[in-house]
Amino acid sequence: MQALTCEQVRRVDEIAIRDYQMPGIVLMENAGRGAAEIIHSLCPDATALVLCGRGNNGGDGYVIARHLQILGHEVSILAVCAVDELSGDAKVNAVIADAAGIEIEVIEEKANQEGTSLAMKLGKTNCIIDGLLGTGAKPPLRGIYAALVSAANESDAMRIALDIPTGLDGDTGEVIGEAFRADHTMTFVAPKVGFQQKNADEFVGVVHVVGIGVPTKLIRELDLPNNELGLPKN
Ligand SMILES: NC(=O)C1=CN([C@@H]2O[C@H](COP(=O)(O)OP(=O)(O)OC[C@H]3O[C@@H](n4cnc5c(N)ncnc54)[C@H](O)[C@@H]3O)[C@@H](O)[C@H]2O)[C@@H](O)CC1
Ligand SMILES: [K+]
Repeated sequence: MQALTCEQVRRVDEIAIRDYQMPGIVLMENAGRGAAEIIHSLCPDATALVLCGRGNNGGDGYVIARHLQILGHEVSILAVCAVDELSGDAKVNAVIADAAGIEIEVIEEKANQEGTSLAMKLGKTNCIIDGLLGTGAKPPLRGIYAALVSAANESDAMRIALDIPTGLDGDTGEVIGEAFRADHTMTFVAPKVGFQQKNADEFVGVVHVVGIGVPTKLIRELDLPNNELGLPKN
C-alpha cells in the first residue's frame, strides 16, 4: 500500500465524518479494536501499559486498553491529563475505560523531574503502547511527553506505537530530540510517507496498517496523483 502524508490521512477522517456521516467515534473504535487484535496476536501474554496523550491518539489508546482487557490482558493506563480535561471522542473513550475499571493514573508535569519514578512505573509491564501523539503532533516534544518517551525507550518491554511513533515526524521521518522506538507500529488508514526515510526504520519497527472502516469509494475519490493507494480503479 502506498504511503500518505499526515494531512492526507487527516483528510480521509474529515471526509468520512463530513460527507459519509460516519461518527468519529466509530472510526476510533475501528482503529482501536483493529490495533488491539494485532497486539494480542503479537503479545498474547502482555501485561500492557497504555500511554495516553490529550488528543485522539490518546483516544485510540483508551479504546485499545478496553479491548485488551476484553481479550484477557492485565492493562493499565498512564495519562498526561485527567479524564475531565479531555474532549470529544477521546473523552468518551476515557470515561468508558474508567467505568470498565481500568486503572488510569494521571502523570503530573512535575514527574518530569523524577526520571527514576517514571522508569519504575514503566518497569512493571512487558508491553508499552504509545498513544501519546499522532498526526496532530507539532515537534519538538514538550514537557511530560518527552520524559515518557525517554522512560519507555529505556524499558525492556515490547514497544508498540499507535499511528506514528511519538517524536517522529510522520511526513519527513525527522526526529528532533527523542522519539519512541517502536518494535511495532499500528498505523491507521495507510503508512505515512516519513516511514520510508532510512532513519525512520529504527523508530517504526514492523509497520502494520489498520483500516478504520472508511468506504473504499472514499479512498478512491481522494485527489491523489496516480491513485496513490494502489486501489483498482473500477
Ligand atoms: N476521527 C479521527 O479523526 C480519527 C483519529 N484517529 C487518531 O487521532 C490522531 C490524531 O488526533 P489529534 O488530531 O487529536 O492529534 P494528536 O492526538 O496527535 O495530538 C494532539 C494533541 O497533542 C498536543 N501536542 C501536539 N504536539 C505536541 C508536542 N510536540 N508536545 C506535546 N504536546 C503536543 C496538542 O496540543 C494536542 O493536545 C491520529 O494520529 C489517530 O491516532 C483515529 O482514532 C482514527 C479516527
Ligand atoms: K503515537
